[in-house]
Order: sequence, then structure tokens, then C-alpha cells
Amino acid sequence: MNWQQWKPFYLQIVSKMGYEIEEDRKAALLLRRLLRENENYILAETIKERIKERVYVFGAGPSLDKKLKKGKFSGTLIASDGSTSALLEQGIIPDIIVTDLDGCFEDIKKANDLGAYVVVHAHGDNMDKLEAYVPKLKNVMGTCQTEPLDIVYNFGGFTDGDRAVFLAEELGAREIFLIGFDFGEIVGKWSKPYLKEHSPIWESKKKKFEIAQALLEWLKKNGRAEITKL
Ligand SMILES: Nc1ncnc2c1ncn2[C@@H]1O[C@H](COP(=O)(O)OP(=O)(O)OP(=O)(O)O)[C@@H](O)[C@H]1O
Ligand SMILES: Nc1nc2c(c(=O)[nH]1)N=C(CO)CN2
Ligand SMILES: [Mg+2]
Repeated sequence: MNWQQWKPFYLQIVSKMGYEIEEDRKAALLLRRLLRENENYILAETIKERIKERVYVFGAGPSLDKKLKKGKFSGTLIASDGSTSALLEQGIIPDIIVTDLDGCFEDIKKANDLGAYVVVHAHGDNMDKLEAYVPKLKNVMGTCQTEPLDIVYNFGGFTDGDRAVFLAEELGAREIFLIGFDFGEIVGKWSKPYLKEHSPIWESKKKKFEIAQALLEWLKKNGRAEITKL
């Protein structure tokens, strides 16, 4: 998906969530500056080399750890943000992490040191995290939700989970399996570093889940990949 296709979805999200478009734009510029200064960025073509025909995207829902214990995954493994921690607990290193840097950073950094590429998303509410953490990472591809910039891409998608699916679809995946995308009333404990247990959903997260589900439904109908929830 390109910016022109994404723009109407984005404008609806801004109106539902109450975000400031100018703040999101500022964050994209900040991410570009940090990536240039630290010379730690990679381009979409480098991420694309890791996207096989079959891709597994991991969400941070409560069912995730059981599914990780049972499953065998042969293809590209993409962890969305907090789910990285659950994968590491099971000794699995994702090929790619898609994050706005509010999962457990220690685990994201560990996986990055072990070879995971990190797709870092810039938005108006994570500029402090961009400043603090982007310089500590290597092999970073930048994304934003406003107009793309040269090295900061926008392939559509909103939460880390659905954005990972949009990225995989854009970069050539043909079969995408979703694992731990429970949505519902309980947020998985990997979602935020301060959650010690799976926890009842809060209001802003409920809205985010509604948007994520609607976007995934749209991509199922309109995208080139077959998308299956496991
Ligand atoms: N029940 C669930 N609990 C947590 N994550 C879930 C659940 N169901 C689906 N997911 C998917 O897992 C992804 C990763 O979870 P995480 O909470 O780390 O992401 P996030 O997008 O950074 O959330 P936030 O916007 O609150 O920062 C979410 O983006 C969401 O798409
Ligand atoms: N401005 C803003 N944009 C976002 C936010 C957020 O909290 N604020 N969270 C996201 C990940 O779910 C994606 N985009
Ligand atoms: Mg996040």
C-alpha cells in the first residue's frame, strides 16, 4: 500500500484516536535524522530479502506462548513489538521485529544483537523513545504513518501487529499466518513492560484493536497474500 491509498485510513484513525498530524510528521522527521546521524538504517530492499513466500506474524495476545510451544514455523518470522519477549523466552529469534518501541526494549535489543532486523515506527507519542533507543540499535528500517520520506517508509497499517502484516504483503509474502492475534478483552502480558499478567483491556487499546481488525479484514479482501489466523 502506498501513501495515497493509506491517507484516507490514516485520517479516520486520527479522528477516532485524537492524534495530531503535525506531531506524527515531526516524529517521522526526527526518525530520519536519527537514522542518518547514527548511520544504522537499512532500506526496504534489505528487509525484502528476508521476506519469504510464507510469513508468520506474531501478536502479543494471551494465546501466544502456548502456540509457540506447539508450533513449527518454517518461513519468515516477524515479531510485533512485545511478542519479541515471548519468542525469546522460547529460544526463537525473529527475522524481523516491527515496533514503536514500547515493548520490552531489553528484549528488542537482545534479538537485534542476535540478528533480527528492526522496523521502527515513528509517531507523535513516541519521540522520546526514538531519541533514547534508535541510537542503540543496528539494521533499522524506519516507518511512519504520515507522508513517507526517503528512508522512512509507509506501507500502511496502524498497530505494530497489523503494520507487520501490511509490510510483509507489500514486500512480497504470499501466505501470511497470524499467531497470538487474539484481540478480545484481555491484553497479553508482553504488550507493555509494566504488565506483569495478562490484563483487562483499557479504552485506548480497545480502539486500537478495532482499527487493527478492520485493517486486517481490508487487507484480506484487497491484498495479494492469503492471510490466515492460526
Ligand atoms: N489480545 C492481544 N493483546 C496484545 N496484543 C495483541 C492482542 N491481540 C492482537 N494483538 C496484536 O499484537 C500486536 C503487538 O502487541 P503490542 O501490544 O506489543 O503492540 P502495540 O501495537 O505496540 O500496542 P500499543 O499501541 O498499545 O503500543 C498488537 O499490535 C496487536 O495487533
Ligand atoms: N500518534 C500516535 N500514533 C500511533 C500510536 C500512538 O499511541 N500515537 N500507536 C500506535 C501503535 O499502536 C501507532 N500509531
Ligand atoms: Mg508497540
